[in-house]
Amino acid sequence: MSSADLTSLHASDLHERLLFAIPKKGRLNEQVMTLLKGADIQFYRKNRMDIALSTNHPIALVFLPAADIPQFVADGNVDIGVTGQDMVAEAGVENGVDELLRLGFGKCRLCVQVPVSSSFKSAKDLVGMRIATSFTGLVERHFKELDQQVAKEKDLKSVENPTIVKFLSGSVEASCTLGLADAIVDLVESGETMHAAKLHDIETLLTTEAVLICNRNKHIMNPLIERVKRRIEGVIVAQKFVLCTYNVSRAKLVDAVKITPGKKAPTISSLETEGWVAVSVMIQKNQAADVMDELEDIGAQDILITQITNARMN
Ligand SMILES: Nc1ncnc2c1ncn2[C@@H]1O[C@H](COP(=O)(O)OP(=O)(O)OP(=O)(O)O)[C@@H](O)[C@H]1O
Ligand SMILES: O=P(O)(O)OC[C@H]1O[C@H](OP(=O)(O)OP(=O)(O)O)[C@H](O)[C@@H]1O
Ligand SMILES: [Mg+2]
Repeated sequence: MSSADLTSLHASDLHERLLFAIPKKGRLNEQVMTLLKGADIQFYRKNRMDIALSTNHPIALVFLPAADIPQFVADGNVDIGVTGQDMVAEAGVENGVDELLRLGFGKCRLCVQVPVSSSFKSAKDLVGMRIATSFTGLVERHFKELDQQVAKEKDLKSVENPTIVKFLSGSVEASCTLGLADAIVDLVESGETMHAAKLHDIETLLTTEAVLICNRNKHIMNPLIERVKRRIEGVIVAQKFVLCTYNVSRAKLVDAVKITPGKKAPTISSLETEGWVAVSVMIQKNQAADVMDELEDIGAQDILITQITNARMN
């Protein structure tokens, strides 16, 4: 199909294609675009179109809000997708989807936050209060339990004032200052937004990162899902690791292997120079400088670090 044909799409164009949901904007979108590029999943997306056909695989990319992706995948309207673990939990569809791969970005915590000036010490102290959040599903479930706990402790059937959960779609941190809520439940990464709003976290409801998810019934039936997963996995490994090669005397090889044990084991080959070997091994990118220092300290020579552009590991 030429790119000109792709400007108008019909339902029949999606037949036989794997439907892959991608967050349509924000931080997850940017990172997923990098993954798709690295995995060589090419596509043509017409301006404002939320469905784009891949030009080199039987895949259609469907651009959706990250919050809606778990439901689409669980219901089988799309086959696979990328979203946050928090979104899967919020949608309450853990039983309808399989987590195929953790993607290593979009890492943060969903926290109960209260004004620094307040006396609230735990989520339980907030029973009966007003809580603003974008995660009403999770928060209502959590506080329903706490309401019941408190009622039980007071020997009551239910608490007099149940906790009130209010939905906000964004900028949740502003709601305490503005008098809309007594506490919030929102995501914390660096803590900058929380501190700027003079809040602090008193409880973590969950930790989350971006994940590749799949409809529970579709995985085994579709070998293309496994191929997409392995390609993306390869890109992630390549982003995290570098290849370290060096020469070292046989006498120091045991020490060298301790410094660079590799994912499985280092590749060791003999050198023409008597008593010396060449070692080739993957190491974590963020540890490369320390590893080079340590190798140099034990007498390793010609230490080289090479970027990996793609990888397949078992
Ligand atoms: N500050 C953050 N740090 C890391 N991951 C985050 C952060 N905020 C959100 N996420 C992750 O990204 C997912 C999508 O968040 P959201 O829908 O708010 O989009 P966004 O990337 O924050 O864009 P925007 O808020 O501008 O619309 C969240 O469910 C969460 O998994
Ligand atoms: O701990 P930090 O590093 O400050 O990150 C946390 C903030 O990031 C997200 O907001 P975002 O920027 O997506 O804006 P939003 O509230 O409009 O979604 C999240 O909702 C927090 O407000
Ligand atoms: Mg956001």
